[in-house]
Amino acid sequence: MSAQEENRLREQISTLGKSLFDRGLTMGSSGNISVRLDDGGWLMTPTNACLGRLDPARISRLDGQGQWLDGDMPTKEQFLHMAMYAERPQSGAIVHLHSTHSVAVSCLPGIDHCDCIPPLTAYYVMRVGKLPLVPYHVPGDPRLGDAVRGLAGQYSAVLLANHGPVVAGKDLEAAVYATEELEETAKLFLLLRGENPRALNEEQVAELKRRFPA
Ligand SMILES: O=C(O)[C@@H](O)C(=O)COP(=O)(O)O
Ligand SMILES: [Zn+2]
Repeated sequence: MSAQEENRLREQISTLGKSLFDRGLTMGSSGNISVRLDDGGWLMTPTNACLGRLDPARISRLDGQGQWLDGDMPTKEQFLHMAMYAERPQSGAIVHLHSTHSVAVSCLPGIDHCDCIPPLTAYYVMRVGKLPLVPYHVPGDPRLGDAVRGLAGQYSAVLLANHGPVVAGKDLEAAVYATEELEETAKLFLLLRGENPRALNEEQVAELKRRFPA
């Protein structure tokens, strides 16, 4: 990858990180973002960094084995991101946020652990699809990576119990769009709780999958 392309990705992580932070989609120093490099390594946001104030030059760079090469120390969730990439060769970027409505759903009793949010809208089905719940572990626990490894081959997004969403996309823009759609649909789901909303049926979901494959 050329230095120019790597710099473009560093700028994009910083710009989209700020956009997410400025719109209240993650708070404080929560959340992390990674992008796959074509040498097999990654750019990852540093641990304890605020997504709203990232310095492109200080973003962490890791090699294909996950060794930290330069930049600030990487996110404590590097193993979670790496586990997801290992199962998803088609994914070029991952976003993890503490977006409020998605976190709220991750704390609810009685949700379907295989698919936490019903297919309320077409766009949600197109961008996110099914959303399994990953059992709770302390942030940064390598067991989060193990838990995600069993799911990420089939699902582009997972919801960490009492924590937040982790969403993969073909590139960073796609991962950000999917994360935003997940948050909006989590909000709808909470708004509609108790109203017995009409979700899309299996046939409608299948048609969307056919016409808009991931
Ligand atoms: O919830 C956590 O602690 C992490 O998952 C997180 O969101 C921020 O951790 P760092 O990326 O290590 O700052
Ligand atoms: Zn987190």
